Amino acid sequence: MGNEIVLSVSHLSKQYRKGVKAVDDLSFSLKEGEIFGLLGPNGSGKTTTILMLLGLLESTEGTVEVLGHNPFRTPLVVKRQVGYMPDAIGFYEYMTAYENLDYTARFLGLDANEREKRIKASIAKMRLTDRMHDKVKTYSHGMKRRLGLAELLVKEPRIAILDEPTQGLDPQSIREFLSLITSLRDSEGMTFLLSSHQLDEVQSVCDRVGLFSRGKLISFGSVDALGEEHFGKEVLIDLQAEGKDDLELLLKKQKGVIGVDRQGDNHYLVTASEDIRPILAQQVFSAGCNLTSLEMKKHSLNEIYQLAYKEASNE
Ligand SMILES: Nc1ncnc2c1ncn2[C@@H]1O[C@H](COP(=O)(O)OP(=O)(O)OP(=O)(O)O)[C@@H](O)[C@H]1O
Repeated sequence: MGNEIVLSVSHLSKQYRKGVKAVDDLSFSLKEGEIFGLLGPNGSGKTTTILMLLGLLESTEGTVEVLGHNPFRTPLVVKRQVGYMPDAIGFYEYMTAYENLDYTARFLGLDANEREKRIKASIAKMRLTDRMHDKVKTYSHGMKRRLGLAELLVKEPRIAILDEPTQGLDPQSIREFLSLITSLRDSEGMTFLLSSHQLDEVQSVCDRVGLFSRGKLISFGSVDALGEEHFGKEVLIDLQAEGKDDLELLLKKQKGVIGVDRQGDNHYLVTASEDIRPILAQQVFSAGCNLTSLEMKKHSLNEIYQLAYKEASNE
């Protein structure tokens, strides 16, 4: 992740005519080459925020700056460098994938050679080369999402904004899609903003996340930092060891152990003040037991969200 700020919003708000305050005093910024997750439940204001970032919707208050420009005042300058994949992607189903992308590429004013070069490269990056001359109606949902990303890549943007990109995908396709995003960030240095309500699925690729609730950002930072902010430095250690029935008592006596929950035969969940796995391993060996598993468990983003939401509601 670089240090250059490529996108920033300051005190951004949007009140729709019907009185709904969809976005309320939002401030954050993105660094070049980072993958940022704008995460929250349906209706929390993610799409409204994205539309303002793209200059497609005017804010009621606050400012947006994308690559040094105001997207509402100079939409074309911003549009040229920012790729957008909406949650409902529309392709011409009876045209091939290649024809669909060529149709889009013509709007960029590229000559035929450049169009062909960019389309083939984008399709290859999304691993669709062997299907590029098939009609889109024969594509699976996951392939259409990848084609959506290929369409965005034809533009060679510096920033990509993806609204609910993993919506409707099975777990395997989610993992594949997210790994494509990570590889694009690594190879092209692109900056990504992903919106999603699938917190735990998307968190794995995000450098930082913003947790959204009713138009407000209730927490912002890396997942590890948010875990620490809301749960403190406590860690959970999953330990499995065979050979002794009263291992629980022994573990409880260890310095740094806050609590031990027995999960089943030979299986314990240890809450500790810090990562004391080497000490626990030593203790298990000294007791003559056979250690079969020793893993640090992190608080999931869903758990973090629930706690952040409670804390924000109590404020
Ligand atoms: N054009 C509109 N006119 C009036 N209210 C709107 C409009 N668009 C969105 N809203 C309201 O603004 C709030 C935020 O909606 P938004 O679509 O931004 O949320 P979201 O987090 O993207 O949700 P989803 O994931 O369901 O799309 C909701 O209460 C919604 O009903």
